[in-house]
Order: sequence, then structure tokens, then C-alpha cells
Amino acid sequence: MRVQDAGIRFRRNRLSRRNFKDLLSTQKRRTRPGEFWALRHVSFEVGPGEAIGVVGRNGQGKSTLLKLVAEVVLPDEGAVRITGGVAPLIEITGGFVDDLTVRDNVYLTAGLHGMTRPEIDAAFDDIIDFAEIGDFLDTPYKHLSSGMRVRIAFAVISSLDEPILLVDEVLAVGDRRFKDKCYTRIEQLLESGRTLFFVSHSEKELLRFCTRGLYLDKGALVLDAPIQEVVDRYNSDYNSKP
Ligand SMILES: Nc1ncnc2c1ncn2[C@@H]1O[C@H](COP(=O)(O)OP(=O)(O)OP(=O)(O)O)[C@@H](O)[C@H]1O
Repeated sequence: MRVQDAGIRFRRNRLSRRNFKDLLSTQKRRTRPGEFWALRHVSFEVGPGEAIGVVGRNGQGKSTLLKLVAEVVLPDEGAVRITGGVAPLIEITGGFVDDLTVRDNVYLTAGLHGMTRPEIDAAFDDIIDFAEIGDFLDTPYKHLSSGMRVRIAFAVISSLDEPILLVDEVLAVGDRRFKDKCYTRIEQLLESGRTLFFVSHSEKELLRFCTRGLYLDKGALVLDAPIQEVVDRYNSDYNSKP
């Protein structure tokens, strides 16, 4: 996977980031008032099986970086080449449809990631057992608590046979026992050779799963180094910047 000089520009105070005129225009626009770069000049390469911790203060571009890797947003500058599918756990409701039941959401999400109906049938009970929400199979997703939403989303996403796993801070919502279960599963997935992008503010979690760190500050990649070095730099910046 390769991200080369990538930039993502957002607008403040706008519901949608682009209109049709922008999409059809071949001219490069200058940054308009109210626009800003959530990421800029970001370049890195990641090999199969690497476990990357994405670090930075609030609003510095971590989630945007994951969306770039998931190809949910396209770069306004530069290039992103992702080889292999991505299993993204990047927003609490990520991909799940509010009005569909839990059961239908499992089939929809797994189906969108290329699992056939018999494959989903075979995996279904394990997914529901992992999430421990068997009583809610026919409940619309919107009526689940936020912790339950994360349970089912993690259970499905971590069952997908995709080589790249993205985990944003969503697990923070789960209770401790469930989080421990998720961590064990993440470790199993890493052992099986998956690539991981993991956003966290917890030094302990970062050091547990990740070998390499990407440190974002104001949308720039300021350090790409072994995770311990990245955590140390983040801590020392944090202590020196009030
Ligand atoms: N769709 C959008 N439209 C406009 N601005 C956005 C959009 N998504 C994110 N932003 C802005 O881009 C910047 C980076 O956001 P991002 O969510 O990537 O930060 P983050 O590092 O993940 O923060 P946190 O630790 O708080 O989750 C922020 O200023 C945010 O307000």
C-alpha cells in the first residue's frame, strides 16, 4: 500500500465537501476561504502484516487518514494505492443501516465485503456469539445502545477476510470485558498476517499492538518511526505544549 503526497481538503461550515461543478472541473482550484487541509503532503508505504499506530492530538487528521486508506474519501492531491481489501471499523455506525435489523445488517455488511450467502450463514452464529447480542437479532440497528452497536460492528468487521484492518477509537465505547475480547481478536488477526491501522490515545494499547507509528500534527505526518519512538515524541511534545 502506498500513499504519496496525499492531501485532503475540507470546507468549514458546509454539509457536503464537493459540488458537481467541482467534480466536473478539470482546473486545480486554489484553497478558498473557509477551506483547509485536513491532511497534506502525507507519504508512506506499508507492507503486508505491519501494525501501524496512528497518533496525534484531537482534530489532527487521524480519522481522515483512516478514511483515505479505506478509500471512503479520495485525495484532493497526490495518490493513494491500496492493494487488497480493507475491513474498516472507523465510525460507530460505519456502514450499518439504522432502519435494518441486526440480522440484515450483518448480511449487508458481510455481503458488501464479498462474502457469499452460504459463507455468511456459516459465520453468522460465531459473529452473534462474539457480539453477545443474540436477543436483538430482529431489532433495528438504531435501537441498539452505542456499546451494542460497537459490539456487532466489531464482530462483523473482524470476521471479514480482508487483509487490512482499520480500527479507529470506536472501541473506547465498549465495556472492559468486551474490549479485552476485541484486543485478543486483534492479536489473532495480526498473527495471521493482517495489516493493522490503529488509532488510539492509549500508550499501553499502542505499544501492545503496533510496531510502527505515524504521528500527525495539523494534517502533516511529522514522524514515521518505530512505535516506541513515536510515543516518546508525542509524550514529550504533549508535555512541552500546554
Ligand atoms: N467531512 C468533513 N468536513 C469538514 N471538516 C472535516 C470533515 N471531517 C473531518 N473534518 C475536520 O478535519 C480535521 C481532522 O479531523 P479528524 O477527524 O481526521 O481528526 P482526528 O485526528 O481523528 O481527531 P480525534 O482525535 O478528535 O478523533 C478536523 O478539523 C475536523 O473538524
